Amino acid sequence: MADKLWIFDTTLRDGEQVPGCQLNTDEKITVARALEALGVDILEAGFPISSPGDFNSVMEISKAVSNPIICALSRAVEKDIQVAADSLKYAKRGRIHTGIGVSGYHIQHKLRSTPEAVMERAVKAVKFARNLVEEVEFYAEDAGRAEPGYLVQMVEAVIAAGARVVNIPDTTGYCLPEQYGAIIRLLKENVSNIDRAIIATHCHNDLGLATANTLAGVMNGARQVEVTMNGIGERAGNTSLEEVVMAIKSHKEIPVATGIVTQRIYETSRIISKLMNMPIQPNKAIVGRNAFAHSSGIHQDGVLKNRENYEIIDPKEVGVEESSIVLTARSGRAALKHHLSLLGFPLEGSELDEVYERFLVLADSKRDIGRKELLSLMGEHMDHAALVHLDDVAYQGKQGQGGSASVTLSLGGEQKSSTATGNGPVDAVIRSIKQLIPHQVILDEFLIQAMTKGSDDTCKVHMRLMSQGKPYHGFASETDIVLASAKAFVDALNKMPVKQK
Ligand SMILES: CC(=O)SCCNC(=O)CCNC(=O)[C@H](O)C(C)(C)COP(=O)(O)OP(=O)(O)OC[C@H]1O[C@@H](n2cnc3c(N)ncnc32)[C@H](O)[C@@H]1OP(=O)(O)O
Ligand SMILES: CC(C)C(=O)C(=O)O
Repeated sequence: MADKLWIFDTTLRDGEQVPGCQLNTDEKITVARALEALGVDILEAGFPISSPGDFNSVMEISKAVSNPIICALSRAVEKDIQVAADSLKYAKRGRIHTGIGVSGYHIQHKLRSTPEAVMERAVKAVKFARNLVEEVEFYAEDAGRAEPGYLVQMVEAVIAAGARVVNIPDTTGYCLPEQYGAIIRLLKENVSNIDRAIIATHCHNDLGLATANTLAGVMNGARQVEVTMNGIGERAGNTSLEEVVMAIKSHKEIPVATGIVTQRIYETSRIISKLMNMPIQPNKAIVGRNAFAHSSGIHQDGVLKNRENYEIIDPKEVGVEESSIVLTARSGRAALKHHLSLLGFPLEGSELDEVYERFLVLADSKRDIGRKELLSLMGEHMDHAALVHLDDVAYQGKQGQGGSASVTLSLGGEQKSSTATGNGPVDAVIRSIKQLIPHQVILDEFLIQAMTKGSDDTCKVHMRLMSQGKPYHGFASETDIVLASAKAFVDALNKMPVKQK
């Protein structure tokens, strides 16, 4: 039977260290509840000594969630450890995570100490923590660059002092997978009391190797992995939860199993991205917008014949409704035929060839081909009346007073106008458009990116609208953010079947 792999989530601690990602207590509770529903085993809720707000968050999270172990971080400093213990007083099961730097760099240049004195501090800290809580985890900071013999002695000493989990961080993201795996193997083979503790991985992504290193650690005997949702964390980030969990699920030869409810991955990822104002790169493994999108002809043909030709994960397993076939100038007949048949045009043979030729000319001049473009390609079958056309947009906003907007759309062959107010001009424009649409659509994801850095820059807007449980993506680029937002919304509407608009 597979061993249990303990999933230690540090989104609310290491993840929250990212500039701009700081959350208030209510937001942290929302994230903690989402992580509990996802099935994480240990939830690192914060670093309580760092501020009164963080102390309060750890305490409130301890009250709000009951399934995961709640963990509080501290330095190897008695005051930190005492405050961490105090913050955990409402936790059903609390854990103190204390530790100290163990590499030559940290001992000499950060702590300005000696290996012997650092070992003494580590042991003292673990003993102090064990007097306050049952469960103590020790982190050997910068273990990835530590002298191996010293690391073995340190791990043995902290286990003897009462640590039940020993975390071996590659704090600087320096190790190669073979090197990190060898460190874990070294500890498993040389620490005399290792059976009394669980070894944990905590890898950073400075060389893009965090997931590979974590898996190497697991293959060599680690049974707890420290991860964050979407891989967020200090500098280049931490190991991403979704990558490790899905790698383990996809590779039965890794002899461990997790308790993660993988179907909740996508939703949890979105909740965290939204609350932390941290966009997910489109090509991010598992949770990126393009993780299940196929845009080139050979791949599209393969996926349409059998999804598994180009997908190793069923998108439903991570909570994504279905893969998407995106029409571009690199698409072939199979993808075009698929989209046309969804629109009610079952073309074959020379008829399909003829439309495909015209499609390629259009696709060379346009990055993304949607329903509107396909209908216009179909010429006499064109259903102009079914399309939404943005005829006019006017808006204004004043600091502290939100915004107002008027929008005129042509919809079903008829021109309609609407005005609305919102918390800013973009919100007001979207509200105006929604008032003109007979069916309910939910704006589920909204990303604005500037291409370079100037105030005269073109911005690119991506929106994901949900209608009857299905996602529709809209894109637009403009120098005017409000106009780009309106156009992206309309672009997504035009990708929906007629009855849903
Ligand atoms: C690898 C990680 O630790 S990841 C966690 C990183 N997260 C954070 O740092 C966020 C929370 N941190 C904080 O709020 C503050 O840094 C505090 C409250 C911990 C300390 O604040 P200050 O007392 O002002 O110290 P400051 O941050 O300037 O410097 C850190 C001090 O801790 C020491 N230190 C660093 N790590 C450890 C450790 N694990 N154990 C003991 N001492 C440590 C440093 O050597 C330095 O000591 P010095 O002032 O004697 O040189
Ligand atoms: C506190 C420890 C676990 C850490 O974040 C690191 O070493 O990167």
